[in-house]
Amino acid sequence: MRKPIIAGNWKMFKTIAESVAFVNEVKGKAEVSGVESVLCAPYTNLPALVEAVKGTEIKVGAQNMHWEENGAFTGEISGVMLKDLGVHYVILGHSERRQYFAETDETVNKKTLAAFNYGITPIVCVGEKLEEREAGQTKEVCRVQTEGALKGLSAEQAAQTVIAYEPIWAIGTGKSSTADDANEVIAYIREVVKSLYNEQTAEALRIQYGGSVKPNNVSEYMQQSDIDGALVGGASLEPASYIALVEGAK
Ligand SMILES: O=C(CO)COP(=O)(O)O
Repeated sequence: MRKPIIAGNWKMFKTIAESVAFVNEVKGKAEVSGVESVLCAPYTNLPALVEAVKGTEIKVGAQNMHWEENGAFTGEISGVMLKDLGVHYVILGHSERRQYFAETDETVNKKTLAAFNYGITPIVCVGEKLEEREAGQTKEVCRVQTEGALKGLSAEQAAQTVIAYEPIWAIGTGKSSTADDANEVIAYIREVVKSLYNEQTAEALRIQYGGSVKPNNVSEYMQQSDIDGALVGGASLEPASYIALVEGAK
């Protein structure tokens, strides 16, 4: 049985004080038995967030990391630094990073491999652009990105990885994929994992849907056979909305 996982991707939003106030509001509420709840915040907020979630079931994630442990990489943050902070998750290969910061399948793969060196669980994002969807390339794009990200991972590591299927045209647009469409692509991604590893690994790995998930549509996704949670941007920023998302994942 795969444990559902709701992860808020705060992107470049919130100060330290706002992050702590958020946790104080959702404490005890965005904690639903059987659902994993993760807040992925800007680097600057991570120490305060880790402190704020102590004694709760809420976990903290970063939104990126470098693959090297240290070195001359001005402006970068490594896995050892995130581990040092007590961070449990890291989002890798988000489409905004692929688009604006030149992330490639190769760098996503290096980062995914590196995350396991520090006991950090990667949430690897895959998903097609609108023109790729219209050209009927959705599954092919997701296959290439999934294979690229998982290259060199052991079956055990792959089973622990979280994949987030985020069709780019659905991010921040209010145009979400239908639950049936999202489930079909996600079931296909699971088939890809099966063909790379085995059935057991594919059945263990969790795959989220992301793209305009809101409190009023989250349960539709969660009812699908292969969708194990959601990676949520805009609707994760308000405490009441975040609580509703976690409750909707039951
Ligand atoms: O990019 C996303 C999460 O990583 C999705 O963002 P929205 O939920 O705002 O569409």
